[in-house]
Amino acid sequence: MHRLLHLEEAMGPSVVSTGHLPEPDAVAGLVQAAWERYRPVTEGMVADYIPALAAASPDWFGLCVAGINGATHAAGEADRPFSIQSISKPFVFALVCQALGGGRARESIGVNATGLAFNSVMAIELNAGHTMNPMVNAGAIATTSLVPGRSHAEKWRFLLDGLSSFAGRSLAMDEEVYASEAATNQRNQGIARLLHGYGRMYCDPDEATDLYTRQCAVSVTARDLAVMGATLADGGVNPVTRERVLDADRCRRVLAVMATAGLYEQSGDWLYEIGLPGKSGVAGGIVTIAPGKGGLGIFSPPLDEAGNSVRGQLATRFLSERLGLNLFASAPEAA
Ligand SMILES: NC(=O)CC[C@H](N)C(=O)O
Repeated sequence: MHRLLHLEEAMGPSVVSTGHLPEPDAVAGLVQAAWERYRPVTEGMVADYIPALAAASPDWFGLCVAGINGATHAAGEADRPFSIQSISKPFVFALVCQALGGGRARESIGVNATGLAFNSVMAIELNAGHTMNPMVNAGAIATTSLVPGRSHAEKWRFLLDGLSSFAGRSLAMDEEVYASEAATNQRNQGIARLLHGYGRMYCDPDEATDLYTRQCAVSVTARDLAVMGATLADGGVNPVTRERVLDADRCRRVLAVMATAGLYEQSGDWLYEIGLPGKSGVAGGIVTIAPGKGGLGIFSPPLDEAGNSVRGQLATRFLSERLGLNLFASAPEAA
């Protein structure tokens, strides 16, 4: 958890959750206020272990809230594209659950928190060769290895079409980010081969790593993330296109695994501060879901030591509190 979240304690009163988002003008005003409040933050480092990501400006900052009625409220650079990275994980897990059934996905992958870093090899060894959670690399690559299709091209089409359905528009892969990560992802190749050795890879390990690297290089904006999040907030129906992307009973399972490990080893702190399922990526995106209300997408490249966007965490907490989104907050009925 970024230390600024500990420092910035008193932010004014938290609003207690009601059944819906506040009025549109209030949401728009708070989105703008979050952007202004956290734009001056200079903490965090832009990721550089994927060489193409190092070119990002630390100043980029955009955010967007999408309601389950499809209305969006944005501030800053909400339409600047960046690679989705690990935020693809919950959505691909969702697509695989939809295709194969949640039971099969759970047996093959696992749904418990790892408590370990996103690229941990130890997590595999500590769990008798079993992956723990689809939100960290081992479980995510195993999830991608379950994608249906007779060829690499068919599997890639399944992934790209599925992610596009969540966003409500045709997404494309950033070729530069893909090439850059494909040339430097020996660690993920190692994870896939280790899992293969344990009988926990469900297609060729190199093919799974390649598909996973491609899904991570899909280009999105903060506005896309908000709509993708709102689809999960809306029981699996995209609020803009009205397409059902995911069955409601699978949707709630996806949100559960996001809550357990969406911010890697900081997921407990995240839940404690923000009280909502969320998922971060190393390009600086974070998607957060307020079930029955909407989705929040943020983009700001500087990351803390766990690889989570610093401004993203601060702005999400601000909006969770001011919009009354925390799932654990309730006011006593009998006062
Ligand atoms: N945390 C992330 O966003 C990591 C995604 C990145 N593609 C990787 O596998 O290393």
